[in-house]
Amino acid sequence: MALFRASALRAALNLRLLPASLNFSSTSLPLIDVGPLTNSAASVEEKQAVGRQLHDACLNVGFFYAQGHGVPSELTDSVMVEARKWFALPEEEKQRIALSPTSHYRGWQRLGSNVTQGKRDLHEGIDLYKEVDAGELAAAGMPASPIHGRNPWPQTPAFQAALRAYVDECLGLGAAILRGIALGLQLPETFFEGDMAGDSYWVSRILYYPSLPGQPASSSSNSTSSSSVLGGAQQRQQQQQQQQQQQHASGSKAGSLEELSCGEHTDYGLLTLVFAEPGVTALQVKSAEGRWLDAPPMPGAVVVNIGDMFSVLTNGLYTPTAHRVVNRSGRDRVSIPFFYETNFEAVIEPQPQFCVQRPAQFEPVRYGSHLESKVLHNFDFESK
Ligand SMILES: O=C(O)CCC(=O)C(=O)O
Ligand SMILES: [Fe+2]
Repeated sequence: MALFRASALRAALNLRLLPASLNFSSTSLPLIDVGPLTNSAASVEEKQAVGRQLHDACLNVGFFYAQGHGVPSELTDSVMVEARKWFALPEEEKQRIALSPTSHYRGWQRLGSNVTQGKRDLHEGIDLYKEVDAGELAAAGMPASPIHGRNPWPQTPAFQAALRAYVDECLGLGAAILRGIALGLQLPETFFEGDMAGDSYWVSRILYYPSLPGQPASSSSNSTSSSSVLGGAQQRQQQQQQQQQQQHASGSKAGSLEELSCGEHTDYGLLTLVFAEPGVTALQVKSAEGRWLDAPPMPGAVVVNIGDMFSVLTNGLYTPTAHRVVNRSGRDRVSIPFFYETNFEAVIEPQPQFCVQRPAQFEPVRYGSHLESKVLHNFDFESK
């Protein structure tokens, strides 16, 4: 979508290029200790220091690992253990919470019913959103939306309880990281509170990815990307070899894999927190040169990335980075991305401090309309 193709815009505007310390084309994702943001005893200076690291990461990469995040590993483990049990239930059971227009696009989506760029994604999942009482909303004179409603929570009590606790933890962490990003942008620390994102229209996805057919499991075979320790020529050679192997395995043209676990996309809102089971590398992040870099799960850290709304807010200074999921590990994988978004009714527009040297490059966008334009076209309900 042209509105969010901001990397070309960034280049055209000759915005600050990568500092040597954070050259995304040759290193892995930055690692940031966000502990001071959730610690009430931390000093302003400590928080500002984290803000500066967040600024570098958002400016240059759009992705980072956050450690010191404070979300208990027992909780994320139990959500993923319960998720595995739930996905193993018979289809009739899963069907009871199926996603459809009448469920307000919330609930279970079978394998292959999620579509990205016209292709079926090889995952099944459960989508949950902030719950909204349509009656209360109407009484308050607020507009209706096909997405508004209650969640069809998974039936299993232990799963449901873990998920509710997980959502609460992620809301706290997301708000804390946004305070740090605000500091890094030299905005008031509370910028993302109130009408902006004080009542986040969050999304929690519980995803199950079977391994894709074709490529056998090996340390680097599940990616067209390069290991961060390789030099450029070696990287290109390895990339070509991998493309040829994939072409052979899938019978497809180079660069156009028949099936992906989740196709290339950017996220819709503000901030995504990706907790995933250890041991399977599947998430890939697109570098400035168009290479796919692996973002393997890191013990004690969560992968964080910025979404479309940051482009608009910062007038193209921060741009969301394309990513995809390719699970060719030979093992299945569970991930539980949490999306900390703005308020549904928030109108997002370039902030004046980012429009001093260049006029606003984006029209104001009501977040809920952006979300609807995406979600209502994401599913193929005919898939079997
Ligand atoms: O499963 C993952 O690692 C990431 C999934 C993702 O990018 C998404 O749901 O937007
Ligand atoms: Fe994503």
